[in-house]
Amino acid sequence: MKHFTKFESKSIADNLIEKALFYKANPRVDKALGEGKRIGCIFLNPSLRTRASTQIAAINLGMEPIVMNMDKESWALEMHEGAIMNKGTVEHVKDAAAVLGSYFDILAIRAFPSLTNKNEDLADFTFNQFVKYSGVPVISLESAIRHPLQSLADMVTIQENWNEKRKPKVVLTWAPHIKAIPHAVANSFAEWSIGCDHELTITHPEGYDLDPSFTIGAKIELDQEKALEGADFVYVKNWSAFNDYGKIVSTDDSWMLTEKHFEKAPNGKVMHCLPVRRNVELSDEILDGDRSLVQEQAKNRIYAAQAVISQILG
Ligand SMILES: NCCC[C@H](NC(=O)CCC(=O)O)C(=O)O
Ligand SMILES: NC(=O)OP(=O)(O)O
Repeated sequence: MKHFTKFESKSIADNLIEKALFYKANPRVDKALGEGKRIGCIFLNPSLRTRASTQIAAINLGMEPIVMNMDKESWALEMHEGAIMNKGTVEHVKDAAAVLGSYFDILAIRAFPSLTNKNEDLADFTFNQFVKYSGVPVISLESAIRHPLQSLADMVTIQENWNEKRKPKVVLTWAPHIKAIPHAVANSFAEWSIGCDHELTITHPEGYDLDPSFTIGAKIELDQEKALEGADFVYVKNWSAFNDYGKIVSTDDSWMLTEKHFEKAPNGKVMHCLPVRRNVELSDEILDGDRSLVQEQAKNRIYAAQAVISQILG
């Protein structure tokens, strides 16, 4: 594996899930693997979990992580080819990424979408500038359109909480929010859940269809109550509109998941990548109750990152 940016195949995913579970049981077993190697974690946007878990994963493998918050602590980067840099940007990504590539054995990048330039976001423009110019393996810490480390941790969490022979019934449900939010977590979750052969249903209000290239193989059900019937896992996430790109096209508070949504899914577990807006996306009773897997998901972020870094180190 050179870069880690998306779901590649079921066999690669199964192997990474197995590896993550192995590291969860034996976190320091490969502490010599990364000796003398450095990973640079570059954040163009805020983070709590990804920032901490990726560093812990690297340290567990004997690597030295260095974190840079490019949005605040570094020079403002120019992303566009041929730009005349006489305004706010100070350094071109082709220069900065090449320097970082010479400092680090692996780069890990967080680059959210603009939600205003659909074509650039769909091409994962900013993230791919680092891939193009750094010349080293790059791990996505959440790009404009995907969050694969989150999805890998989510697949690990589902596997740990599922011991029946049949496929789990997984529901990805839209939830209300106060801001326009990226599609990355929802896209990636759909991509990995379908790829890992779950029975996936996606439910959202009209106008919130995801990019269809991520949802082939999922059932789309606009009636949330119907979608939730018999759910084993309910993944809660807000996203902004994809067609009316980056817009909030409706806010229906009844989509906030509460205990009453589980009348026809008594054993349903609830997942969310965090950070979560309590009592907007999900009620306190759910987050603080027995259905919630959110802390397990967050914990598994360490071992997902460790599996990926280990795989890249070889
Ligand atoms: N990395 C996990 C989620 C990051 C981002 N959430 C946010 O921006 C939340 C912001 C807020 O609640 O104000 C998202 O959904 O893609
Ligand atoms: N789930 C997740 O990626 O969290 P952070 O944005 O805090 O890293």
